[in-house]
Order: sequence, then structure tokens, then C-alpha cells
Amino acid sequence: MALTAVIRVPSRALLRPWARLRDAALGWIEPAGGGGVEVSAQRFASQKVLVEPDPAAGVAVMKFKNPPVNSLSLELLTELVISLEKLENDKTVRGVVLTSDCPGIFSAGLDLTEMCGRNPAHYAEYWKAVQEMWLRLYLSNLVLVAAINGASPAGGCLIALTCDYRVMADNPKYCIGLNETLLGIVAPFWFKDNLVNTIGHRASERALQLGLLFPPTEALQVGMVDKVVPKDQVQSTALSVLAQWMAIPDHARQLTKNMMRKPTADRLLKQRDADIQNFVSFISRDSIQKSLQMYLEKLKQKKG
Ligand SMILES: CCCCCCC/C=C/C(=O)SCCNC(=O)CCNC(=O)[C@H](O)C(C)(C)COP(=O)(O)OP(=O)(O)OC[C@H]1O[C@@H](n2cnc3c(N)ncnc32)[C@H](O)[C@@H]1OP(=O)(O)O
Repeated sequence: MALTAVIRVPSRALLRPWARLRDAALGWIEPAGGGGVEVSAQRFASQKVLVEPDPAAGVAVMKFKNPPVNSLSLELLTELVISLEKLENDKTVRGVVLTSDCPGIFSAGLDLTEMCGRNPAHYAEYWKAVQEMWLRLYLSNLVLVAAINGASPAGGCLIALTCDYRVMADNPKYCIGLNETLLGIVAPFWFKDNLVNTIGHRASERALQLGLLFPPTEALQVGMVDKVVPKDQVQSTALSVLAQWMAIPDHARQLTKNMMRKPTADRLLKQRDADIQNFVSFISRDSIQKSLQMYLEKLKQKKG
């Protein structure tokens, strides 16, 4: 991967490359001149997120690669944020297509194994990473187009909802939606806000309470996706849409996007810590842990 962003990081963290990269990606870095050292991010080859830049076109394709189902593990979330940050800082890139490298699955959503049987400190770290992913994507200055080439429940749907435009493959087996209630859990307010901003209040109320997973044609009808095309045209269509959006002057489009989205993002930014505490206490409940364990068991038994 030809990404060569240089990140200034605190020298103390050199002992822990993983934590250092995460800190840099999440913005926990010393200011320039603060005694850090410069390292090329290219040295740390990404494994869960593949980025294919096309500088001539000013675009990149970002592919999630966390088989079998692209669950959003802490590692994938961290790599996603790092990759996005590099692209934001790359002056040759103005737009990104987000898609999946796993056949038939865009993303299975948050990684249930990160939310089951762990300790409160882990839940807090995980939730902070989920928040960070959403904030970075939702407020990105880049044009983001989701090429939804597979199933996209819950957190997978959330990623698609952060994009400026969604193209979905026409396979009726691929469903998209915020199905949290089916797991006995509740979509956080910022998931809900992002959905309401996309499909409106009444449709969101119904979709969220019932945990609806929409097949492509229904997703199109309700406005959850913008275009449905045959599977082999998803990426090319997403790239064409990207080109249309990139015909608009960046500064005008970016200011408009920010004007539309900032109030929603600010709601979370103002109460990030409280939101983390809320998540930790909710997810730590015995009843919630039991529900999630049962759901995971059901997924496993489906095979046998
Ligand atoms: C106050 C705050 C409250 C908390 C808010 C929390 C918000 C939560 C958001 C979420 O995103 S929760 C996750 C929701 N995701 C789902 O419900 C999807 C579950 N998965 C599926 O429906 C299916 O796996 C699939 C995506 C449709 C793919 O089906 P397929 O038949 O292709 O694969 P499977 O055999 O089902 O799965 C393979 C393998 O992967 C494991 N797995 C599936 N999904 C997840 C996941 N989200 N996290 C972790 N692991 C997952 C599944 O158990 C199988 O494992 P093995 O049996 O191979 O060990």
C-alpha cells in the first residue's frame, strides 16, 4: 500500500508501537515540536483495512478485511481511523469508497466478542474506539460513498449511514438496518440521530423499535440507501457517484456538510465520557451479557 503519511508522535510511546499508532490516529499526539519523533506510518502495514489509492482520479477505495464477517473489532476500528486520517491528510485524495473485501458481507457490525465476558476497562476502551470511528467518518471532509456489497446489520449499517451516499448490491439476501433491539440491546442516541437524519423520524422509530433489517429494494424505498445496482456494478457505480460529488468545489461542499452534521456530532462530543459510562454499565449487566451470549450461541448453532 503506497501510503506514506508522517505522524509526529511522543518518543516515550516508541516502546509500544500499537498504542502509539492508536494514540496518533485518535488525536492523542503531542503538538509539533513537542519532542516527538517522526515515523512513516507505511512501516506498519495495515491488515484489516486495505486502501487502494488512485491519485490520478483523486480517490481511494477502502476495503474492510476482517474475515469471516468484518465484525468491527478494536483492531479493525483502530486501523479504520488510522487509514481515514492518512487519507484526510493526503492532498491527492478528495473522495473515498468504503466497501468490503469479505464476500457477501459489508460488515456484521460491532464485534460481539468485544462486548461479552470482558472487563469494564475493556468495554470503555472499545466504546471510545466506536465513538471515534463514528465521529471521524461522520465529520470527514472527504466525500465518502458506501459500496454495500453484502449484509450490513447494526454497526455495519452505521458505517454506511455516515457516508454521503450509499450504493447497495441488489441481492435480496443482503440486509441493512439497525437491528439492536433483536439482540436485546438499544441503539445509542447518536446511532438513532444518524438514522433520523437519513430516513426521517417516523421511519426511524419503526425501524429502530422493530430492529428492521431491510433487503435492498426496501432499503431504497425507505431512503436508507440511495441506489441499488447489480453486485458487479456496486464499486464502479460508487466511483461514478464519487466523481459527481467531487465536481463540486471542496470548500463549499465541506462547509455545507459540516453545517448539516456538526450539531448531531456535537451532541455526542459534549457527553462522550457520560456515553462511555452509560455503555459500560449497560453492557456489564448480567441480563445484557446473557442476551449477547445467547445471540452469539444462536449464530454459532445456525451452522450445525
Ligand atoms: C447503551 C449502549 C447499548 C449498546 C449498544 C450496542 C450497539 C451494537 C451494535 C452492533 O453492531 S451489535 C452487532 C450486531 N450484529 C448482528 O446482529 C449481526 C450478527 N451476524 C449475522 O447476522 C451473520 O453473521 C451475518 C453477518 C448475516 C453473516 O452470516 P453468515 O451465515 O455468513 O455467517 P455466520 O455463520 O453467521 O457467522 C460467521 C462467524 O462470525 C461470527 N459473527 C457473526 N457476527 C458477529 C459479530 N457481530 N461479532 C462477532 N462475531 C460475529 C459468528 O458467530 C460465526 O462465528 P463461528 O461460529 O465461525 O465461530
